[in-house]
Amino acid sequence: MNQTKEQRILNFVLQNAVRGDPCSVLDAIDKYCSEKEWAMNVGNEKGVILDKTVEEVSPSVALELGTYCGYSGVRIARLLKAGARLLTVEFNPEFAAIAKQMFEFAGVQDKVRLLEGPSEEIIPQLKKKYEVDTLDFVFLDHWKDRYAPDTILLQECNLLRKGSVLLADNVIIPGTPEFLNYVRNNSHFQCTNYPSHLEYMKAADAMEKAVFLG
Ligand SMILES: CCc1ncnc2c1ncn2[C@@H]1O[C@H](/C=C/CNC(=O)c2cc(-c3ccc(F)cc3)cc(O)c2O)[C@@H](O)[C@H]1O
Ligand SMILES: [Mg+2]
Repeated sequence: MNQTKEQRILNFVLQNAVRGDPCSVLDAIDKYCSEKEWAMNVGNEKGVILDKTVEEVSPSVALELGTYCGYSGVRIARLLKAGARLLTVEFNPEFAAIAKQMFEFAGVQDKVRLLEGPSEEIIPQLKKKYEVDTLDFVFLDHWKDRYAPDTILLQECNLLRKGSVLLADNVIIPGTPEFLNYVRNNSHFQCTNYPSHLEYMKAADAMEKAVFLG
C-alpha cells in the first residue's frame, strides 16, 4: 500500500530526529518539507511568531484548531509551563494518528490532548466533557472558511475571557477574508497583523492576533 505524504513526514522524523527532543522534531519536519515535499505546517518563520505569542500569553489552557501532522502542536506544547495543557482538534483520523505519534516521539504527549472530530462539534463540548473553564490561547489553522464561524462559536460557548488571545495562520494565503473582516470590525477584539511568508516558500503570508476584550 503506498505511503501518504504525512506518513513519509512522520517516518523522516522517526529516523532523523531525537526521541524526546521537540526542537529536533520541528527541525526534521522543516528540513523534509523544505527539501523533499511541501506540506502545510506553519513552518519556522511563522513558527517564531507563534512561539513569541505563546511565550507572551503563557497559557494554562490552549486550543489548536487543525492539528494536521502535529508540527504546531509540538511547537506550542514545548513552550507550555508545568501543568499547562494544549487541546488540539483534528477530524481526519489518518492525520490524527500521525500527530499522536509525533507528540509521543517529541515527548510532549503529557501536555497535549488530541480531540478527534469536527471543531463545530468539539467546541461545544469543551466545558463539560473536557473540563475547560475559559481558553487563554487559540491557534486557528484549520479550513480557512471555518475561522469566523468557530470564533463566533467560541464566544457563544463562553470560552473566551477578557484577554483571551486568538492567533490565526494564513490570513493572506490561502486567505481568511471573512475572519479578518469579522475581528477587525468588531469592538470586542483588538487586532494586530504580523507579516511573514508562506511556509517553505517566498510568497507573502501573515498571521493575525485578535485579543478578546470581553
Ligand atoms: C470542520 C472543521 C475542522 N475540524 C477539525 N479539523 C479540521 C477542520 N477543518 C480542517 N481540519 C483539519 O485541519 C487541517 C487543515 C488545514 C487547512 N490548512 C490549509 O488549507 C493551509 C493551506 C496552505 C496553502 C496551500 C496551498 C498553497 F498554494 C498555499 C498555501 C497553507 C497553510 O498554512 C494552511 O494551513 C487538516 O488536518 C484537516 O483535517
Ligand atoms: Mg496554516
